Amino acid sequence: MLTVALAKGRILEDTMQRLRSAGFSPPEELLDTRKLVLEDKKHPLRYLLAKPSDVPVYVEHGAADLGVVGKDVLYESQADVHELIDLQDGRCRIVVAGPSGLDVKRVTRVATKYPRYAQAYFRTLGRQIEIIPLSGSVELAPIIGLSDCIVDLVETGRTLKENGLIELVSLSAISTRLIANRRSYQVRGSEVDHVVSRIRDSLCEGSVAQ
Ligand SMILES: Nc1ncnc2c1ncn2[C@@H]1O[C@H](COP(=O)(O)OP(=O)(O)OP(=O)(O)O)[C@@H](O)[C@H]1O
Ligand SMILES: O=P(O)(O)OC[C@H]1O[C@H](OP(=O)(O)OP(=O)(O)O)[C@H](O)[C@@H]1O
Repeated sequence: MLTVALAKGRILEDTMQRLRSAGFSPPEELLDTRKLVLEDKKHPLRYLLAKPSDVPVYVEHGAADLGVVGKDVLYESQADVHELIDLQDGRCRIVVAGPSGLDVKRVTRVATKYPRYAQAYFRTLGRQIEIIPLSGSVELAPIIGLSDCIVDLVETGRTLKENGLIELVSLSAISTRLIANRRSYQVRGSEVDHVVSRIRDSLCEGSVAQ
């Protein structure tokens, strides 16, 4: 049996739909349960329900063979795992945002839960920045003067708009990824390939149908 770590929260429903389209049968219960380990109804798969930021940890350490998580979380984690497929769900983008008219070349303090993305971008400008680490409601920081700007996810743009901020630079497109433990990928290659090829096929069928 393969173990798959799924990220609880916002992307879980799309992930379940993706698994169903690929022919797997994750229990409906996943969306509304306090259980953390559930079995697929028809296939030799076991699902772990983890916090998004913990999914790469479970997979890197081999507690899960596979995982589904946003590219944002994966990049920040720097986990040593195989990134296998872009599942194309949970689409949004990571941006630098701040008050209109802010010159990003003069920024010194950046509030974010994405320090790695932030440092990488400001390094390209040759700027050394101070990261103000926050874990949510990041838009608050520039409004109250805690930071000059933020690096955060934007989907509809509503949160920025309602807080009087604008997108200044788009850094990267974000979507969910299927990842694999490096050892499982080698030792349990045929089981992993079976899951991967079913998902790949369903993604191709989906794009043909569109
Ligand atoms: N508009 C969005 N805002 C935030 N995340 C989004 C958005 N659209 C898609 N995502 C994806 O959903 C993931 C976040 O899910 P969710 O909001 O449930 O977790 P979280 O609140 O960041 O984590 P935790 O529950 O551990 O605090 C992101 O990692 C990203 O890949
Ligand atoms: O462009 P939008 O559609 O408005 O979405 C973007 C917002 O959604 C996320 O926050 P979330 O709802 O996860 O809450 P959080 O601030 O507590 O992380 C993200 O951090 C932005 O604040």
